[in-house]
Amino acid sequence: MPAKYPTSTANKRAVYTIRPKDIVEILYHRKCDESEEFLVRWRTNPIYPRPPRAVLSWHALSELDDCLHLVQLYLENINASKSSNETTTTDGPTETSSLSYSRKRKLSGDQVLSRDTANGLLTPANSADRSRSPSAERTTGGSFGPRVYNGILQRKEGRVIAKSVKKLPEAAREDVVTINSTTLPTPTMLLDASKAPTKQSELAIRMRFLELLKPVKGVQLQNLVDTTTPSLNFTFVDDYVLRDGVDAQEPEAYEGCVKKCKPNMGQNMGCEYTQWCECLEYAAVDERALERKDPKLHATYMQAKAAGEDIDTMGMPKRFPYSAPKDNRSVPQTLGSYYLEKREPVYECNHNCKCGPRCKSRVVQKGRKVPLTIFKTENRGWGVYCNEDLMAGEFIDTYLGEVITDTEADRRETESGKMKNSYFFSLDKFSTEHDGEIEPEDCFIVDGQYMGGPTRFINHSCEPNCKQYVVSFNKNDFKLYNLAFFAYENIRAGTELTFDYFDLDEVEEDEAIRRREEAEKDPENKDKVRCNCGTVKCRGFLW
Ligand SMILES: C[S@@+](CC[C@H](N)C(=O)[O-])C[C@H]1O[C@@H](n2cnc3c(N)ncnc32)[C@H](O)[C@@H]1O
Repeated sequence: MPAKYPTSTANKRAVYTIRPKDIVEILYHRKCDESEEFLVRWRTNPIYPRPPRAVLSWHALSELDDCLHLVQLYLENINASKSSNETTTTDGPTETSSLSYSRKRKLSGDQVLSRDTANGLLTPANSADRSRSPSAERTTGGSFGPRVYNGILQRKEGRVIAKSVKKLPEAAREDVVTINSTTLPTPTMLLDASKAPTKQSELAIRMRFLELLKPVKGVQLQNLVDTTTPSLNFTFVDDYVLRDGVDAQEPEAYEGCVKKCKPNMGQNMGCEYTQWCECLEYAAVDERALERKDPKLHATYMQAKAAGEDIDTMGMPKRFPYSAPKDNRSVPQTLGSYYLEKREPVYECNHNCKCGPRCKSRVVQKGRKVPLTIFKTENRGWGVYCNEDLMAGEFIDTYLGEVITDTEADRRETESGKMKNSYFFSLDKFSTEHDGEIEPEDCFIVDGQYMGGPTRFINHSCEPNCKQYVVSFNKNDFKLYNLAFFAYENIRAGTELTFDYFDLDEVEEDEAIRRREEAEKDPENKDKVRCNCGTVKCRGFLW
C-alpha cells in the first residue's frame, strides 16, 4: 500500500467535508486503521497544477460525506473490473432505458470510467521501493504527474487542500509514495482495490439511499443478491419537474365539468351521465349506447370514424374510464377493459369540476395506493414488485421526472454518448405521428434518469404484466399529461412488474423467436443490450 504517513492526522481531517465539485474522481481505496479511505483526484487550478493544491490525496469516508455518490461510482467501477470476465448486466443509475411511444430508447452503457490500462505504469504493490527514488519514476517513461502523498489537509479559500509533500518532515517524506498520477489507477491498483474491504462505504451508501427514499411513503428497498444500492445521484419527486421551455397551465385554468355534473348525482359518485360531462368530451364514445339512443347519429358517427374524419362527440354517450368505487374500499377501482385494451387516453375530472372529490373519474390524481418494493434482480439491475396482489386494471403509479423540450432531449442524448440509455418517455400521444395536432418537435419528454419515482426502476419485458396509459386531468392540454402504469393482468404479490419499453403490439411467439434469432446472428448487434426478460416472446435485445 502507499505511504504510511500520516494516518495520525485522520481525526484532524475528519472535521472537513469535501465538496463534490472539487473532485474529479475517486481513484482507489484501502483500509487504514480499521477505516476505509479513498484516494481522491482533485480538480486542480490550471494555473497552479501542482501542490500545494493537491492533485491526489487520501480521505476517510467521513470526509466524503457529501461525495458518497462519487464513492458509489468508484465502487461500481471496481465491481465492473472484478467481473469484467463475467457476463455483466447494465444496471442501476448508470444505465438507461427509454419508454413509450415514438422516441426510441437510446442507451448505453454506464458511467464507469474507462481507462487506458495499457498505460498503467506503476503499481502500489511495488511502488514502495520506487517511491523513494525519483529515478525509479523516470524509468517508467512518459511525462510525470505530481506526486501522490498523504497530504495534511488545511482549509484555504473555502476549499480543502493539502500541504506539499515538501512540507512534511524529511523522515516522513521518505515514506511518501511517488507515482505518476496521470496514469492512475493502474490495473494492478484496481485489482488490489477489488480485494480491499468496502463494507463501511457500502453501508454508508445504503443508509444515504434510504434517507432519499424515506419521504416516498410505501416504498421499500430490498437486495438479496449483492451489496449494491441504487444510485445516489437520484432525487425522488412526487410531481413533474418542469425545465426551461416547458410551461404548464395553472390548475385554476383547467376546464372542468360545471354544467350538469354534481356530487350527489346517481349513486353519489359525481359524474353520472357521460354525455353531459365536459371532462369526457374527448373520451371514447360508447357506440352501443349511442346506437340505442340515437341510431341516426350513430350512423353518422360510424361513417366519420371509418373515414378518419373529426367529429364533435360532445353530447354522445362516452365510456367511463374506471369501474365505480365500492363501499368496500378494499376493492380498488380498475381501468375498464375497453381502455385497458385500446389504450385510449383517459380524462379524469379536476378540482374545477362540480362533481366533487368522490367522483369515480378520479383515480390517478389520488396517487399511488399500492406498496412497492425496489429490489435487486439477478440480471436486470433493480426492478420493482408490488407487496400486494394487483387486479387487472389496477392503478400502480405514474412515471415522473424532469419534463424537457425536444431540443433539450437531443442535447442530453448527445451529451450522454452513443451507448447511454436515456430514461426518456415522450409525451407524444397527441403528436401528428399519432393522428394528433402537435408537431413531434413540439412534444415534451420526461427524463426520469436523475429525478423520478419508483416506477423509474420498472424493467422491460417483451411479455409485460403492466402497461402505460395516457391520463389527463386537463382535457385541453395535449402537451402535458400523466403517464400512468396499470396492471394489465392479475398480478400476485411479489411478482416483478414489467412493461414493454417499446410499446409494441403483441408479437406472436414464432415471430418473436424469428426476430431474436435474426438479431443474435447479426454481427451489428454485438454492442446491443441483450434483453433478459426471459419470456417465450422475448425479442432478444433492448436496443
Ligand atoms: C428504466 S431502467 C430500469 C431500472 C434498472 N434496472 C435499474 O437498475 O436502474 C432501464 C434499464 O434497466 C435494464 N433493463 C431493463 N429491462 C431489462 C431487460 N429486460 N433485460 C436486461 N436489462 C434490462 C437496462 O439496463 C435498462 O437500461
